[in-house]
Amino acid sequence: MSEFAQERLLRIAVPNKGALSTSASEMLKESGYRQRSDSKELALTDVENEVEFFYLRPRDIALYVGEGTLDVGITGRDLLQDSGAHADEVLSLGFGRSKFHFAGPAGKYADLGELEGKRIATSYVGVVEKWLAEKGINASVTRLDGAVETSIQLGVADVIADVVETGSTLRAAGLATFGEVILESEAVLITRQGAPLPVGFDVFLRRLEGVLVARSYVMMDYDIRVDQVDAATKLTPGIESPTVSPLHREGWVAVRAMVPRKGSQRLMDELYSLGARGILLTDISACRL
Ligand SMILES: Nc1ncnc2c1ncn2[C@@H]1O[C@H](COP(=O)(O)OP(=O)(O)OP(=O)(O)O)[C@@H](O)[C@H]1O
Ligand SMILES: O=P(O)(O)OC[C@H]1O[C@H](OP(=O)(O)OP(=O)(O)O)[C@H](O)[C@@H]1O
Ligand SMILES: [Mg+2]
Repeated sequence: MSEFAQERLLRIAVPNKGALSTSASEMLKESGYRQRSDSKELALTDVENEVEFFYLRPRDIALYVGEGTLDVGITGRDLLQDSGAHADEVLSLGFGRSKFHFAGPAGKYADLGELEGKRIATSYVGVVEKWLAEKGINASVTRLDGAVETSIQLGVADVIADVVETGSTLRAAGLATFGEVILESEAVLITRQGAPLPVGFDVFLRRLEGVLVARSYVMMDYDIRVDQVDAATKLTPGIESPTVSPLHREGWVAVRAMVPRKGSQRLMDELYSLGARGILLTDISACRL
């Protein structure tokens, strides 16, 4: 590798463990990048694609990117906001979804106004203190590293604030959420605030966007009579415009368009009712729009 090429490697932070790690690596693999085969590897250089991956704690990733040590990172929106790092979200990645809630002993609290004067335990002190300040609520906040649910039982806190996905951890601890959702989170791509986008970032972004499109769209093909083609293509307008090709059979055309995966079965039913036949759905494995 030339010295010039080495300088141009895009440095990307990837969660090394926890709820985001596997999905992040899978998405990068689907985008055509090499990923580590051993979870003990700390970094990996993909020379062919001119990128270098650093496997870091998801909580630390926003700091590295905010400081400019690394160019790009994948982390959770909640972790980014909690860190106070100077990094911006550039793309939502659609995995690692969670909701951030206050919770207490089931049935004890109903309203977030009741937080006044309470002791709150959380791993997300930044998010909680910012929210309390915005609402003008005074409460004491204690930082715990994890297993915050147990802190109430142990008498360290009255209330917790934590990530809830299925809610099973809360239920097992006899706790329940109360009040509105404080923050909806998912994995996000982040870059340094106020800095020019790093060299090579456009290609990286386009690849990830391609995976998101390939995951959420399918390719639909069908044959239909010419007199119904306007009605049918209204149902399948595609991204730019559907491809309509002549068929050997007189009075019929073939139509091809990308359609959202969600609702695609119902769409097939509607097309069938319009007289479409030979309706096919195919997965898209990669895409650049
Ligand atoms: N069920 C879940 N549990 C925890 N975090 C989740 C869950 N689902 C999604 N997430 C997201 O994953 C990120 C937290 O990741 P992770 O679990 O690795 O952090 P952590 O709890 O601080 O680390 P660890 O549990 O390894 O000490 C957050 O963005 C969070 O919203
Ligand atoms: O709603 P659920 O599906 O039960 O998921 C939420 C739980 O998962 C996370 O804990 P994690 O497993 O990361 O352990 P930790 O508390 O030690 O971080 C989070 O802190 C909650 O405790
Ligand atoms: Mg955790």
